[in-house]
Amino acid sequence: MASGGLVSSSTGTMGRSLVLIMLAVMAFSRCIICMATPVEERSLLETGEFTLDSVRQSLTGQEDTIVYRLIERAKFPLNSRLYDQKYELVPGSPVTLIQFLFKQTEIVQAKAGRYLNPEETPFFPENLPPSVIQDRTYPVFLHPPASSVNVNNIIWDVYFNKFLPLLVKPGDDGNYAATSASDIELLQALSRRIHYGKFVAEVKYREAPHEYEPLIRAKDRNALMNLLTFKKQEEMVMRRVEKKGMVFGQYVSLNDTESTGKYKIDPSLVSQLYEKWVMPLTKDVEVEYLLKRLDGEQKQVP
Ligand SMILES: O=C(O)C(=O)C[C@]1(C(=O)O)C=C[C@@H](O)C=C1
Repeated sequence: MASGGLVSSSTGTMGRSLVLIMLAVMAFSRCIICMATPVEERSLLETGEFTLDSVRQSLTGQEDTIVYRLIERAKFPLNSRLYDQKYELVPGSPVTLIQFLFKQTEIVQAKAGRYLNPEETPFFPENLPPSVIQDRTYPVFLHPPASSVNVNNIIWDVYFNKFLPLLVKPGDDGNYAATSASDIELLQALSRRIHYGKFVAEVKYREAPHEYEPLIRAKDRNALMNLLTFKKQEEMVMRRVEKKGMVFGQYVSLNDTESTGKYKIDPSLVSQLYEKWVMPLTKDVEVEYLLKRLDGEQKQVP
């Protein structure tokens, strides 16, 4: 009995230990998955949780991508021949090399379904080919008549004419393919972030339609801009992106005491980018979207 009791109690202990080990392994692997896919990196179209908090969380995750891509682009000098048509790098065509490469990239990515995703907005929307992937569908969250807002021509102009010369060193290293790939990825990340203004606007509208509707009907852009602006939120974003510029852009040394105090990109340039262009353009997208928010809807009879 005694030994039987001992056996059964040790079997029970072993069984419990086994269960505990299994639970620990499960928790650990979930933890690894959590680390691999941070919450804010998940597309809201997958989670379907559209709230002001969740949309802001997505914007926070997108900051990481933008800062990494800024660091990547800053590894190359300006390479201005890419952007100047006078060099005729695309023989027989009136476009710059970057326009040519960007358009070709969008054509390939359209075939893979990139622009079926409402979070993506093409820079060259004319005559894009259909997706070869037919069965990929996305939930409809945006108001269809308003979802086509596209400010990529402004993003393009600001990026090449105002921002890029501040980010990179002058000069030409002839690395045009790698430089243009870096420009394209950075511009796509900026465009995605700025056009997320559509999702922010939709959430804000759904939370307070009674506040937005009269201003939309009156086409009062200034009042809409005031209503959707949160200065404190903007200040927080600017401080956070500057910090990300420092943390992601530091030179890593195995010697802990060695700190150069230098960064791969100027962190204050990241907050400047957000203050002068990213947030104002996001708000312009929000206003443009809202102005179309009632299109195609029946006016409510009081
Ligand atoms: O978070 C919001 O409410 C937004 O509309 C986004 C955003 C931004 O671009 O980060 C834009 C406008 C607001 O004033 C604050 C922040």
